Amino acid sequence: MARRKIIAGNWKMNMTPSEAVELVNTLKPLVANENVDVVFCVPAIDIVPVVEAVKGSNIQVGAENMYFEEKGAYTGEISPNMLVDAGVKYVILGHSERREYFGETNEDINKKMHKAFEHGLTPIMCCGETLEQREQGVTMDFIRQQVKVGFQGITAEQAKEAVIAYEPIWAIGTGKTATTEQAQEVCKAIRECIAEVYDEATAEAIRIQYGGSVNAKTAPDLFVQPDIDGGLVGGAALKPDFGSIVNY
Ligand SMILES: O=C(CO)COP(=O)(O)O
Repeated sequence: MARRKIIAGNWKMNMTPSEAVELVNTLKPLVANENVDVVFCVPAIDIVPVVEAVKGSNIQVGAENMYFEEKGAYTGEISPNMLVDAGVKYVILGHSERREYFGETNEDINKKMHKAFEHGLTPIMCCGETLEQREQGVTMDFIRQQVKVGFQGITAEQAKEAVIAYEPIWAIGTGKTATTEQAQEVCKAIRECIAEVYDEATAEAIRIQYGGSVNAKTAPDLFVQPDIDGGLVGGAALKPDFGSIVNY
């Protein structure tokens, strides 16, 4: 069975609550494509108004992060249960910016993966190499480690529902999209890694996105690659361009 494409925006630390509602209202008619899953991953403070603003549309709401504890003395953190109660369906885990600026490790991300599934949230787990790693030829070693540790203890049934976003760090926010060949090559290798860890059926089911300077021009070629099941879009998700990307 063909995998359904999933095209998600990662708003990062952009949009105040009122700006967020305005943006949703602008994008809503532009992203009305029933043939793909459309997800807006928004800052925590925007979740409640965005869930309200997308009502009646095809847009689903995601968070950009969450903590792996249920509740308690973790000042500033957001629990899985809070996200679910607010109407969130997806959660980005282990974005390279969280790894780099907030010290998130593969082990932290694995704990979050377990919590996401426990609460019925679909994780979008990010992985990807630095330019230095690519030049040293260790891209796949690094990504395999991120995927293997990230999925430790996750069942095949759960993994089938997961989303992996391949985001080469050198392509994020740089305007330098990976070539379709580069993106396809790594997404294929990630699928092979899932087949090794689980089985062919799980590898066939799991959805793998590409992220890193996706725009209306680069999206069509990327999204038709056999192992690329959509995109995780940063900057272009904040503009009407996102409509063209969703309707690639
Ligand atoms: O990090 C990204 C999405 O998570 C990609 O960001 P850009 O699309 O702005 O490069």
